[in-house]
Amino acid sequence: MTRQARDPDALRARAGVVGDPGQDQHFLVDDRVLDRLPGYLTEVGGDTSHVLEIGGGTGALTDRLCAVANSVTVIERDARLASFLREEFATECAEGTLTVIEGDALEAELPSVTASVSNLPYGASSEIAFRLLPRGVPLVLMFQREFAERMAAGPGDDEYGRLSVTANHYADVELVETVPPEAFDPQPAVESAVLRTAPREPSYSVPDGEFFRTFLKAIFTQRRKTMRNAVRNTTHISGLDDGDAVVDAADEELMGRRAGSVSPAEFAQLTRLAWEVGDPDTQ
Ligand SMILES: C[S@@+](CC[C@H](N)C(=O)[O-])C[C@H]1O[C@@H](n2cnc3c(N)ncnc32)[C@H](O)[C@@H]1O
Repeated sequence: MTRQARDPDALRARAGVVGDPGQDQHFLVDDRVLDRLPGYLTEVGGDTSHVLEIGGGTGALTDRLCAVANSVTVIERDARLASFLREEFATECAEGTLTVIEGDALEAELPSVTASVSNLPYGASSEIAFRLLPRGVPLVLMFQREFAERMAAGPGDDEYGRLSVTANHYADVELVETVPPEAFDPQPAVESAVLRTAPREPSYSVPDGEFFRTFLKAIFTQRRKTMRNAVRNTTHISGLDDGDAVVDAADEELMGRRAGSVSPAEFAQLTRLAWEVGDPDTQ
């Protein structure tokens, strides 16, 4: 017998809640989008042994995940929603195929999972994404569209920046679908988009992860300047004691370009050089 998916409107009615945008509560109500989300994981052979959902809401996505995964863990901050999920999915909870954790995904200890599929709370999406990315599992995550485009951008794209380089450090990132506000209730003010990430080791190494991130942040504050000027003008941010030494030692062609065309591997190489000759504060 084919399993009937729970209706998102009926779920919200049973939960008796109206989403509060102030709490990042925009519930997915479009069945077609809900049905596609787990598919973005399974169509590439993603491991569904244990799937994490951040922000279960009234359970419309939880329901679809339970249909494809051996087990699901949901972290939901709102106590009313966490308790509704336990009631609504009492059978799955009793069988041990669903665990509902009431807590803040920024602070809660994350279980060891094989993947995450989540419609993220947008107010914390960046922090949550960068908690999940280092775990090295495939992710299917809904973000605000503009943020998703920045994460998925490559060198030469208008949206390419610090976020793209940092995300690319952990995974190949692909934008698989844009989603209009009408797919949610209440509707968010902006469009959304779904990203799929495929984890992999970076093709380069950096001497110090924190310095790499600080250096990127510094350089991209001057993205319209040449790399030469960006390195020199941002030592107060990067903490480099000797920006000139970095510029002198670096490849001249690279120094004449702008940050938006510099690949993650080139940034990593320059970071190594800056670490060696620029005398950063952190060393
Ligand atoms: C965009 S809604 C998604 C709800 C549901 N998954 C859906 O697709 O309809 C985000 C959910 O995350 C919850 N939430 C907000 N901030 C959170 C946080 N820091 N940690 C865990 N859950 C959070 C909200 O209460 C809300 O239920």
